[in-house]
Amino acid sequence: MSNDHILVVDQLMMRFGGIIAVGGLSFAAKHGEITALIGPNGAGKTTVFNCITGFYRPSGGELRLTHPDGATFQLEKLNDFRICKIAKVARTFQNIRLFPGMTALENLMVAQHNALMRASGMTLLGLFGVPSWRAAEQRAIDRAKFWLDRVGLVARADDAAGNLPYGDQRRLEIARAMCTEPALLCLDEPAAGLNARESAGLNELLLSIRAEHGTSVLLIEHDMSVVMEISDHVIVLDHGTKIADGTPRAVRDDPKVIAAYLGVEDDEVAAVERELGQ
Ligand SMILES: Nc1ncnc2c1ncn2[C@@H]1O[C@H](COP(=O)(O)OP(=O)(O)OP(=O)(O)O)[C@@H](O)[C@H]1O
Repeated sequence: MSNDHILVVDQLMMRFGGIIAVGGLSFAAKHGEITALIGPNGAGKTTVFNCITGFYRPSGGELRLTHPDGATFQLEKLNDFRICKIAKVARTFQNIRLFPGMTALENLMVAQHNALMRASGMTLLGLFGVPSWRAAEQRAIDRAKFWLDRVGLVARADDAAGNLPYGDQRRLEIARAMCTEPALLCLDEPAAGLNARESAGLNELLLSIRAEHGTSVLLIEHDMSVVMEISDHVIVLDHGTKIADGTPRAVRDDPKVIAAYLGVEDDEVAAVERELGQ
């Protein structure tokens, strides 16, 4: 695999007792692209995310992350805190995990805690007097304002996150992740529960994150209108293994993928492939 790749997953294995949730999965995601991880319920998508972001320690395999400047991180050897802070991987969750009692702005400021603590020199005195702290605090405020504006929530900045409409909370989660300036943004079903207008807005937001910030995105999504419209590359999982890997169009037309989604048996897939001459 070349330096074009931000993430190389090599023979990833995750077992829970006797259950093999991910069984020897290999794929690569390129810098500056939107890579989608799709598959039927229980295929292992969230487990892959949990391994990449350090929520689970993989049972085997390698997860190599390479920043655009060439710095490389073996994620399988790091804990979640270091994966977020040093490897610069940010994520959102299937179920929204904002701080509901904090305002939208406060949620974005909390996300920048690491950078602010670094600027304080990790001392109480630093918090009160050091110019680097004040400069970092201003940068954090500016970044929070930028992302509130970008997701259309400036007018709701002082509202409790938990009181925002569902679609706004989803966008606020993405803004919060972007405030950490991630090299890799992992989004777990960001379109879940959104209506068609909100889904279109999400597509526009993710495309602009890719175009304007060059952020690499790894996306788990069931909404095929989102996957087909914005992904550069799609990987399809079924029962913890990869069954297809290619452009959105190629995987959409792949009989194995159609069969996995429809729950068709392997011999029926072989019959369809014979018919299609594949
Ligand atoms: N902590 C765990 N303990 C035991 N089994 C687990 C655990 N996490 C996931 N699994 C199992 O691993 C398999 C893959 O689950 P996973 O949640 O990764 O699938 P998914 O593709 O994300 O599904 P969905 O689309 O429904 O979210 C499932 O059989 C699931 O029950």
